Amino acid sequence: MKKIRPPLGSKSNILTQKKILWSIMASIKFLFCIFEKFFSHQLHRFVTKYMQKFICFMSPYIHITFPDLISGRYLRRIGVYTCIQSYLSAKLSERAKRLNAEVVENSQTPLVLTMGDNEEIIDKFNGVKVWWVANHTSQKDLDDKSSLTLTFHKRYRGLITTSYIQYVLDEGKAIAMKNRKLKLYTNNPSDDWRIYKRKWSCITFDHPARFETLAMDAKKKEEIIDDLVKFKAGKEYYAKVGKAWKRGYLLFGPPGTGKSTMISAIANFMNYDVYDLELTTIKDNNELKRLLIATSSKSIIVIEDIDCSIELTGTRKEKKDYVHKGKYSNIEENKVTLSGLLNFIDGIWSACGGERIIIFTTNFVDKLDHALIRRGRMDMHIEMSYCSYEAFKVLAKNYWDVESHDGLFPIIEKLIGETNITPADVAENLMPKSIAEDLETCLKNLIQSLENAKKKAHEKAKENAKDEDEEAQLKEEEEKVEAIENSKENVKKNGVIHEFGLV
Ligand SMILES: Nc1ncnc2c1ncn2[C@@H]1O[C@H](COP(=O)(O)OP(=O)(O)OP(=O)(O)O)[C@@H](O)[C@H]1O
Ligand SMILES: [Mg+2]
Repeated sequence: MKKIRPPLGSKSNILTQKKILWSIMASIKFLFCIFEKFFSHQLHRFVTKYMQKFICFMSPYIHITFPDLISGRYLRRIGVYTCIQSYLSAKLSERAKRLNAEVVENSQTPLVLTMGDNEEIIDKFNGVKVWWVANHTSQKDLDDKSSLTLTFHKRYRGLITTSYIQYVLDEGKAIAMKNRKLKLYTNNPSDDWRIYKRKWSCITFDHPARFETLAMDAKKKEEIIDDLVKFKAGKEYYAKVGKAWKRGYLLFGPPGTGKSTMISAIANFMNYDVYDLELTTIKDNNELKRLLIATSSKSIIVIEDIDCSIELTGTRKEKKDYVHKGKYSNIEENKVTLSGLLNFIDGIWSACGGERIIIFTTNFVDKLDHALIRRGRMDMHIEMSYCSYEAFKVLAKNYWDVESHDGLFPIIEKLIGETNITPADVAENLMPKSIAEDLETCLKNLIQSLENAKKKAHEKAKENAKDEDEEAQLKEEEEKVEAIENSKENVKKNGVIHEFGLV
């Protein structure tokens, strides 16, 4: 009797196919177990090696693995792995189905989605298809290891290894930079470097200052913004003229005029980290170099109150009775010198990494050594001055969202032109001290402060004038006394000559 075969794709046929597949797999597994059990370790390694070689030879695909090197001590830098992860995360929302969710503290998007284990993403570059796979291995007694593998056809080796990978890194870095929160670094004393294994301590930099809220002359503000924009886009230009990609700003002016606020506004505008360098805790120029080398690119290095932080003569002095590890010794105090600081600003050290802004602030610009602030070192000198009417209007908009007040603004305009008041004082008056205080009360408080400041300035001027008068009078009297003394002396001398003449 003729055996009737079940039609292809019928239920019984699929069942038979499955059975065959299972038996083949079971046989392979069995053979592999025997191979592992009865053959020596060397032979096992030998076969695996040549199997892999054979697969590589037969396969037309190339695999590149990018391991996660940034865990632990590399965490603060945006590494290759993070860049690629950021690039892929941006593509994830449309393509991947298995994702890992991470709550990242220092990111503007607190929930960051990354590829799940063995998840594959297909990307296209100039019409060429590539595959990305996320790998994660956790070994006993060892750290977890993550990596990303890129697979592509060997025909496109040149295109992928040069253009595509660079494109992914650039895009990923831009995304990572945009998403991250800025950091504020402060230098640790060198005695702690070995203990904490870190030269800089950092916290999240979350200052709300923006150029829009900064009270200063609008034209000056525009100039600074233009300068920063030009600097940011100047990579090729700096390379062309053979100059390190850095720019120095000197902010000077009386206390409370917004120098520190300006630094925060620059950091937010440029999206740069801030390194607040405390020179007084640095022992010598060598330490200064090491600290600066440890700063990253796209950062602002700030030295506040430069006139107080460094001995601008550049000389070293002997310090006696210096307490060192409980003993008194007579050692040389190797403070940071002016020449050390100039060396850093000028090039070699600051050129490591590029894209850096250096900002010095001071209340007393005249005290600074000219060499320190000459153009080329401090490229732009920005004077932060007392509050003008224009600056007051910015503050009024910030604090009360008003642009005019018929009765009180004109009075303030007149008074502000006649006296010196810092933006910090104006801001303090504009800030309501209780919920009962309204705009009018704050403006009246400000008028009162302005009148007080005017009165004080007037009294001071009068006192100065009085002092000057008294001084002039005193000088006149001293001159008179001196003249009398001189004439007496002359008489005496002449008399003596006369006596000699007589002899
Ligand atoms: N130009 C300004 N625009 C907006 N706010 C300002 C300005 N100047 C001062 N302020 C306000 O005053 C406060 C103190 O200002 P800031 O610390 O920037 O002054 P500073 O010039 O750095 O003073 P110092 O020389 O004492 O360090 C700021 O927190 C800010 O609220
Ligand atoms: Mg300050």
